[in-house]
Amino acid sequence: MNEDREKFSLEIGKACRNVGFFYLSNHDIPSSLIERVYQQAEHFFSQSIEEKMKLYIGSCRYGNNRGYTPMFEEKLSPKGDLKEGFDLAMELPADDKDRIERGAILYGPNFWPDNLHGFRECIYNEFYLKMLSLGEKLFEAFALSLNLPSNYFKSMCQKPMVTMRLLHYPPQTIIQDEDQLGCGAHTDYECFTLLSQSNQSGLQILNNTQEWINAKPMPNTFVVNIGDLMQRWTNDQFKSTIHRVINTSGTIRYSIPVFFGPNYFTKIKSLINDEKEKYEPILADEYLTQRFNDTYQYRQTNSSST
Ligand SMILES: O=C(O)CCC(=O)C(=O)O
Ligand SMILES: [Fe+2]
Repeated sequence: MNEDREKFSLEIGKACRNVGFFYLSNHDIPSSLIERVYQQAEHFFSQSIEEKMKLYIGSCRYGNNRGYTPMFEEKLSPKGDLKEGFDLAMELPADDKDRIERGAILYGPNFWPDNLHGFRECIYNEFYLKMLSLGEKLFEAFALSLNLPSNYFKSMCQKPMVTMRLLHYPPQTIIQDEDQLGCGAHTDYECFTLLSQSNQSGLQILNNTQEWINAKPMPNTFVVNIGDLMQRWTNDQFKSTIHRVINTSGTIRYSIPVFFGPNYFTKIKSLINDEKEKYEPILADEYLTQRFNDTYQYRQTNSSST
């Protein structure tokens, strides 16, 4: 990210319009910190299922999609994904004004384990907050690549809906069932995703001739991809590309995606002035809530949670 800003935004603009995926290097997240996040992920997932289920996402008292997702809970593969995860987002008080007075139910506190030493400090205070700053820089680059002022998204990202996940994929030696992959074919929901992959391959991207291309892990890089909300916001100029995960590495695979959305009540209306709008304007929270409801099993059995 140290290159000349304009050149950088031109390049990513091209990648977003053609592929929807690119690798980001020269960022300022130390590899030693990323290593420590992986160690915390390993501590978390190696606990017993009973311990992890104390943080079950479906029993999070705030109903804000935080906590532990067991194997097969997420249904990107029709029979449930072969992965487990831990979800967190911006730490806000339970009596956050937008949450209490305006129904911003996805805001609020996280669902932290209290038995893992240094987990919250490492995951949130160190890593998540640094990722927020990196995401802000990317929002600036996206703005420039859309011929908007670099600070265009700033006011819409003061309390952004940014979800981070720790993901654990057990090894899948052969594909026994196309309907049960590590992570079934999908597009991401938010504006963009910054993904750290551990050394294990597994992520595949569908190209425009319908072939699955391996997105090999590259040291000290993040994979960046456009999500559906940004595709919609750019009237389909930026591409939200289908991808999936099959962990045939033979060993456990961890990954850490961070999904960047704007403030809860941001109106998503085409940013492209000289084109007919392809979509009705929609509020970011309405869109994301619907997508969460469609994917998480607990949200289907308990449809009162938004
Ligand atoms: O684990 C990965 O490499 C990608 C995960 C992913 O695509 C997602 O969580 O949306
Ligand atoms: Fe994804």
